Amino acid sequence: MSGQRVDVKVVMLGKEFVGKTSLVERYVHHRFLLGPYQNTIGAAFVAKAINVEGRVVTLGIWDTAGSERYEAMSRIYYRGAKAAIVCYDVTDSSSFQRVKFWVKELQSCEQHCRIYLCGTKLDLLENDRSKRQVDFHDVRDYAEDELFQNVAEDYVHFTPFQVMTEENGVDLSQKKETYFSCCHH
Ligand SMILES: Nc1nc2c(ncn2[C@@H]2O[C@H](COP(=O)(O)OP(=O)(O)OP(=O)(O)O)[C@@H](O)[C@H]2O)c(=O)[nH]1
Repeated sequence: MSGQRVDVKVVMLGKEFVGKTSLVERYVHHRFLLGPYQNTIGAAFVAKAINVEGRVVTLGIWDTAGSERYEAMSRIYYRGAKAAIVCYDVTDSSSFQRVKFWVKELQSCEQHCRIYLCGTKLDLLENDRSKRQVDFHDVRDYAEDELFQNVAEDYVHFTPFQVMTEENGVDLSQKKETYFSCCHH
């Protein structure tokens, strides 16, 4: 791993063969590697500095191996990640099932990690739309359900808010800050 300072740790997750490495290669090195498929072993790291509104932001991207054989290792790589790009292949429905697995896992172990869903291999549909196995609307519905689920879970986990809704009412003599703090969540 390079000694470069990283501002944002990003982890690539998803079933094997969905195209995680290809996506990173394309973004970082502007190339698409032809030739036989080589599965990632463990994980690969690459850093990329980009300019955002005049500010340099260095992304540290961990490209994990999708094979379930390396699942335990992937957990090491998503630890502390600010963003997870969870990929699925639009022509492989099982890869979308795997997305659900990773989303659940991230939600329970890395609550501050933003999750981005990414469908790959759209080019394969260009000549044959029947190859599509993952419907875009299903993905959107899933993402929206997760959003509302998060709202409900925040409600359950957020203690000050629970205090306000206790059946025995709210003690208004309590310090104001307790109630104000819920606005910062
Ligand atoms: N047609 C098409 N093929 C792709 C695309 N992206 C990746 N592939 C091919 O899909 C295969 C798997 O790609 P990888 O990028 O190695 O997949 P991966 O998700 O990193 O796989 P693991 O390392 O095993 O987790 C390779 O043969 C790629 O050439 C794409 O957008 N379109």
